Amino acid sequence: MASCIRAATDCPWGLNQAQGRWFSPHLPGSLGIDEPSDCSRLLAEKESPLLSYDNKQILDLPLPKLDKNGGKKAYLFRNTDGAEPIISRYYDHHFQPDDAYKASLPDMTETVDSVEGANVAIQQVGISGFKLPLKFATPRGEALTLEARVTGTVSLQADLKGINMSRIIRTFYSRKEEVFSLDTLAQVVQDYRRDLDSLSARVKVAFSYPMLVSALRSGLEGYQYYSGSYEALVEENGTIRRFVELDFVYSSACPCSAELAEHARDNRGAYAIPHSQRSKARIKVEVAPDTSLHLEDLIQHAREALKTETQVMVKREDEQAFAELNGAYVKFVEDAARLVYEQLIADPRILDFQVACSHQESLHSHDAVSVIARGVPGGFRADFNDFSTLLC
Ligand SMILES: Nc1nc2c(ncn2[C@@H]2O[C@H](COP(=O)(O)OP(=O)(O)OP(=O)(O)O)[C@@H](O)[C@H]2O)c(=O)[nH]1
Repeated sequence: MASCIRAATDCPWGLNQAQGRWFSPHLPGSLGIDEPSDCSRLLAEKESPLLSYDNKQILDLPLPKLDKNGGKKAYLFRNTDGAEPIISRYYDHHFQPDDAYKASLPDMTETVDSVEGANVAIQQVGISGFKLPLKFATPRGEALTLEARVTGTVSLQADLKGINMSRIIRTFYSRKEEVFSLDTLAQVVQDYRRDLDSLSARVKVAFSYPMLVSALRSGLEGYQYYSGSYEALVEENGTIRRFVELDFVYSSACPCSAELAEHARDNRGAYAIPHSQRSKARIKVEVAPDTSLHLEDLIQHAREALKTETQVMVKREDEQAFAELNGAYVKFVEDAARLVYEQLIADPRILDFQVACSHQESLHSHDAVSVIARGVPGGFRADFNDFSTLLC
């Protein structure tokens, strides 16, 4: 091995001419690095406590001579005096860890007495918001590739520092080629429990689901996108629960305002426009065991209940139709909640539900809101208060 152009006592790096790569005795097992443009950079590396295995030798090394700035150190960059950084930085593009090397890596999940804070169990820990394209099943047996936003969590017992977090995403990816439905998620949570050795697990996949919808009278068609999610969890006793959630956007015309407008016209000949506004219902349901429910089923319930979904394609005949439709189906926010309730309660596939509605009033600078739950013991409660997420 040829030595560096500097004196061998200064520089431990040597060039292996056969391989054309530089090696250091301080980095045994390394595959070496490309030829450096500046040998002094490697000298600094020798002094680095981050890179060297030989701490004693590091302590014996003199610090770079700094005189112009009072001996102030620069750790990562050459300073104004031209002194080399204390720590050298380089990325070895050729290094490939073998199995023995990987086995030697520290693993926080194997540590003891490392828990910070109260040594108690954690109900949910995991990853939120990782994205990937997934194929979603449609009720017509097609597969629709959509952007999926995934949150996966598991429980963690006391005494354990942390979960094997990367397994949340890796386990999910093992099913990435499957056509997803709610039942796929029921399998994912069981995978999580097995792969992360946890007592309980849950996963939620949020997506935006397109459906071609027809205009009211012109016959034009356009895509309506529905924000929705599928969610599954497995409890400690092995019970699996499955949920579907939908955000449904509709128009709400105020019945009180409609009455007052007619009164003005009738009594004083005054033309008046009742207020109406874009509104959103967030419908979350728990699906009964051994049944299946698609997001399209919830969309159908919402359309049936509320009638006045916002439109995609609108020509004048459609706009007139929409005005008539809103006149036919005026609704308070209380009406909206009860109308959806009426639909959901009649579907035997739906075990439990919660509905939160927000009418973003054009009469007020604030919103009218309502929340209703079926009232199943131990099930959903009407404790929704995240109304700002209902803005549309
Ligand atoms: N538990 C935990 N891990 C975190 C957190 N933030 C980042 N991670 C990283 O997630 C990685 C752990 O994933 P693991 O699944 O244990 O990775 P691994 O040990 O290489 O792989 P396997 O043992 O095969 O699962 C580590 O690099 C952690 O630093 C955190 O807040 N908690």
